[in-house]
Amino acid sequence: MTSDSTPRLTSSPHDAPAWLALENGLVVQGRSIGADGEASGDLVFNTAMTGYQEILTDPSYAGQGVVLTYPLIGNYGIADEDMESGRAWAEALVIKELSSISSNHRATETLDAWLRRRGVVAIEGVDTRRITKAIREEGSLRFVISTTDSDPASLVAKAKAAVSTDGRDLASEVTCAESYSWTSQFESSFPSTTERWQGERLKCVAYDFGAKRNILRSLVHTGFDVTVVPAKTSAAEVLAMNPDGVFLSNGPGDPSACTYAVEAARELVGKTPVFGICLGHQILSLALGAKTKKMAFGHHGANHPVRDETTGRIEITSQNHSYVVDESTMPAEMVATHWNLNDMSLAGMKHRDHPVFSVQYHPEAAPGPGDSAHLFTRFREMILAQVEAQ
Ligand SMILES: NC(=O)CC[C@H](N)C(=O)O
Repeated sequence: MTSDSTPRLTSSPHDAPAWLALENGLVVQGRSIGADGEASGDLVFNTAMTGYQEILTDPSYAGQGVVLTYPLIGNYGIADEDMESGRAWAEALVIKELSSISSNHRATETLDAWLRRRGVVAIEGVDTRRITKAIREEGSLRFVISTTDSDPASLVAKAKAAVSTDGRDLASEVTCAESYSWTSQFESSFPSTTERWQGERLKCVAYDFGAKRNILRSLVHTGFDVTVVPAKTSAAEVLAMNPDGVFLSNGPGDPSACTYAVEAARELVGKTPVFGICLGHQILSLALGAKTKKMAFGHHGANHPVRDETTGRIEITSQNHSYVVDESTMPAEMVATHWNLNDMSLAGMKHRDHPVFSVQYHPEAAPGPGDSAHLFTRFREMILAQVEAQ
């Protein structure tokens, strides 16, 4: 609902054409709503109804363009506090319709102005259902979007030549240059589903493979003093910092290509409590001896049901991954703790003997529901239980 005092930002008219081509030969024309130029990579669809800014700024989308299945996008604009990193990481955006107005007291800019300022190539006015169906039926497809090339044969050739994320270590490209301490809690005016921790604080070293800010905020909110370290920091360096626990973040690209991180995780297990999210979960699983594989079209959305086998509870979760741990390759010391109820793929695991657990989805949400926010508390309690047992 808007009142006269609710600011309204208006998008500029979009008359310039843009073209989208997929490697399967589909070419569609729409209107450019972002930067001029060309962008390419793997195209994934995200089914979340809100959260376009968090999606575009999530470093896990490096190497991927995003089709949003929700048909009207941009209606609440862009707000500084909704950034999940310092910049846009998704290669491109594909939507059905850009809202001509942004109506939101928190907004500082319209989506299209922000896309242009951030250099993101984006297209509206295309049949996103048709594109999503193509990805669902044929699996992940490489794409190109161009504001300069209208020749179908040339566009399809560019889509076929696009670089997919397979075999690519992108975590080392998106990580921070140096370590730093992260101190902010939730900036958003929306309340958290968990209480802010008031007692004694624990020390957490967080590996940045492309960490989303809401994960770091969630750790601080749950009572951790957080030091973020670059992706290639060795386990020895991390252990020398004497943390109470280590966190492995989400991130882009193919987990099996992050060999340095798998090596570090292998050395950390058994020496310190470890919690991993998404890419962090995949890296931890690889370190324990399991294998990862590419999914047909992945999980990118904000309403995936997951069953937590340790509690029997079902949570609605936020997800964003194209690779998954192959449960048939899990060694005996890896215990499956969570399943995605849409396709019964592995959604979480713990170590049989050591204080180590991880989830394939996003308890920090942003976007998405807060059902799983308690997992940060589980990390805290796992550390304290281990201290007591010693
Ligand atoms: N959000 C993430 O951490 C994604 C992990 C990995 N890049 C994948 O696509 O599966």
